[in-house]
Amino acid sequence: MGQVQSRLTISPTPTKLAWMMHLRMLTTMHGLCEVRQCSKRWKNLCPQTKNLQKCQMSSAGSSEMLQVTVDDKSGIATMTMCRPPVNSLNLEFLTQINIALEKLENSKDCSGLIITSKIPKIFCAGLDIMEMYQPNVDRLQEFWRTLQEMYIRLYGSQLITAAAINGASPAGGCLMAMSCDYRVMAPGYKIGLNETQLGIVAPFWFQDLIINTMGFRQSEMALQLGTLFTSEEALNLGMVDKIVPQEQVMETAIQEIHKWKKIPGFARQITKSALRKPSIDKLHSKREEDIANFRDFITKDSIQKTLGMYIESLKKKAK
Ligand SMILES: CCCCC/C=C\CCC/C=C/CC(=O)SCCNC(=O)CCNC(=O)[C@H](O)C(C)(C)COP(=O)(O)OP(=O)(O)OC[C@H]1O[C@@H](n2cnc3c(N)ncnc32)[C@H](O)[C@@H]1OP(=O)(O)O
Repeated sequence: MGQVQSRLTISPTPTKLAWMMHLRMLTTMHGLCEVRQCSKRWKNLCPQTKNLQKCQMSSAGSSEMLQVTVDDKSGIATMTMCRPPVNSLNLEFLTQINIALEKLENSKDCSGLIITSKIPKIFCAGLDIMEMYQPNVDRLQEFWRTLQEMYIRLYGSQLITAAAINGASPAGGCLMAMSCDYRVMAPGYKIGLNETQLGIVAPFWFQDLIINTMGFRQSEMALQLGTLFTSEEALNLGMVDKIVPQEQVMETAIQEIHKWKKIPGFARQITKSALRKPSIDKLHSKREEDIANFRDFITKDSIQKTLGMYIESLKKKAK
């Protein structure tokens, strides 16, 4: 019974059409022809392999930024981020993640998803700051739309989702982790929404997500102070659900998904959807306004100056 998963498939609605057009436009704008080819290759490959299905999606010039495997016995997919140096989320990387999420969501063989990182000590450094510094405005808007898409897909996923947080997870990395159903983290790393520390503002849907995860009072303090929590603090606040030694993070995520799989899928999915739909609907209804706010905010001279100084501080630290 636990294995019967009714999944909402993406039907050819105007939203899906818009998404396909969006992807097509991106491939044209940014030379992502390989993403398209690889997503085709994914479709062709998976039914042919026997046990472990492996899919590697790469964009022009950078191979294996995202590795997706589906264990065909358990139906658990693993999405492993590998975009050196710190898995920062740029437009192309986000697009690959969205394509993979769509494919997994539509795959009848997949019931669970684990997101993790191949880069030692880093889960995900959040948004690629270079996307926001001295930007091309069209690309900046596409970038934000693609991030919104990732959140909508991941937070709204019918799959059982777990973040295996095996490294630092600030800002957008924390967003990604909190969009999952379950978070297991290794000790000794930092996680949180630190936007204010950079002089920028976490938008309303980041705020809603952290409030949904750990309650209003702790979230308002965390958001205003831009606190990056240690793994242990995050556990105490309910931002993460479990801490285990680094080498057990993946196995723990797998075990947790097995536990969730014992619950009748349809009941679990309807419950998840009822709980998360209001936040997702809110973003849907304010999507264009949110993109315009982001664009207007980021392109302010004062914000550009602050971002420039932040980039310099990161570079100095790296030396
Ligand atoms: C009023 C209406 C408002 C409407 C909305 C408007 C608002 C905007 C909201 C925008 C939301 C943004 C969310 C984000 O995700 S912003 C990004 C935040 N991320 C961070 O602050 C992380 C910064 N990075 C770090 O803290 C560390 O790098 C680390 C991840 C902890 C890893 O540390 P370490 O291993 O020591 O590595 P280095 O620090 O030496 O970095 C190596 C290398 O990587 C570059 N880098 C790091 N982070 C990023 C990044 N996020 N983007 C791009 N590049 C990054 C770093 O500069 C080094 O590069 P070099 O080797 O070339 O110097």
